[in-house]
Amino acid sequence: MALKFEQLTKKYGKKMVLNQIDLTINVQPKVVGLIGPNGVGKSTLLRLIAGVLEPTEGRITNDQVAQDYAKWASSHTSFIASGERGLINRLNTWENCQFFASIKGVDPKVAQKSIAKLAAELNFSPNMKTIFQELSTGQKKKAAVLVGAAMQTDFVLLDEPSNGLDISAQKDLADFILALKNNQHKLIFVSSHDTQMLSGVVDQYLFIKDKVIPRVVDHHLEEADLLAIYHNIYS
Ligand SMILES: Nc1ncnc2c1ncn2[C@@H]1O[C@H](COP(=O)(O)OP(=O)(O)OP(=O)(O)O)[C@@H](O)[C@H]1O
Repeated sequence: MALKFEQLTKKYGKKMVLNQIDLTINVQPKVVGLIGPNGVGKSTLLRLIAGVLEPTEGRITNDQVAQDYAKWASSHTSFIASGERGLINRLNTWENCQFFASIKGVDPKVAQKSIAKLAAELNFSPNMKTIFQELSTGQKKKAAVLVGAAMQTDFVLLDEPSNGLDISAQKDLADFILALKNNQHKLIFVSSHDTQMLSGVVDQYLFIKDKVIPRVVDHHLEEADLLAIYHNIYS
């Protein structure tokens, strides 16, 4: 399957954020990183892919849907906002996973099995019964990724998943995201400023600048190479 942006344009009122982007992304297990300074449109692009926002002009398509992508995306993508805003504080991770899986229409028995498997694969089982608000910041980030995976969607969209983590927690989260790709075979989109985390997980980089994507890098980058490209594009 391929995900296609065709003349993809997003304005908020009169403010143009993304302008006539044409791009094809192969749908396979990989991590796609959305890169760029504050306000360049990374979250906006994630929200368009999640179907939470509709394009102002142009469209997103894939091999399964040419019309009404947003409707398709509502059941085939999971969007995890920065700061885990969407998760429910008074529920534990197990319950959060079940709740969000049910929203996506996953059969409760199937969800139960797959959540247990996911938690084990990601070494998170001991934390599954802890109330979300009592988890550490790093554990909350992992729980959020786990909830994204529990929804069993084609794409998992993570908006700034490592915001506020210390270096060892960043590395842990990166391993967690890699395990999700390798064990669950997911296409994962990550928007982030965290070059260390990005260089540890990303297979394809989309650099956003001046409302378009002027550069795509289709392979892993060491952090120093990522920083060099970043400065070259944005300085
Ligand atoms: N709902 C909205 N209404 C109006 N303007 C918006 C809205 N959401 C985002 N914007 C504006 O659109 C632009 C792109 O925002 P977006 O959040 O997509 O950028 P970003 O690259 O994710 O930024 P950051 O790295 O700071 O998270 C910004 O100028 C922002 O102020």
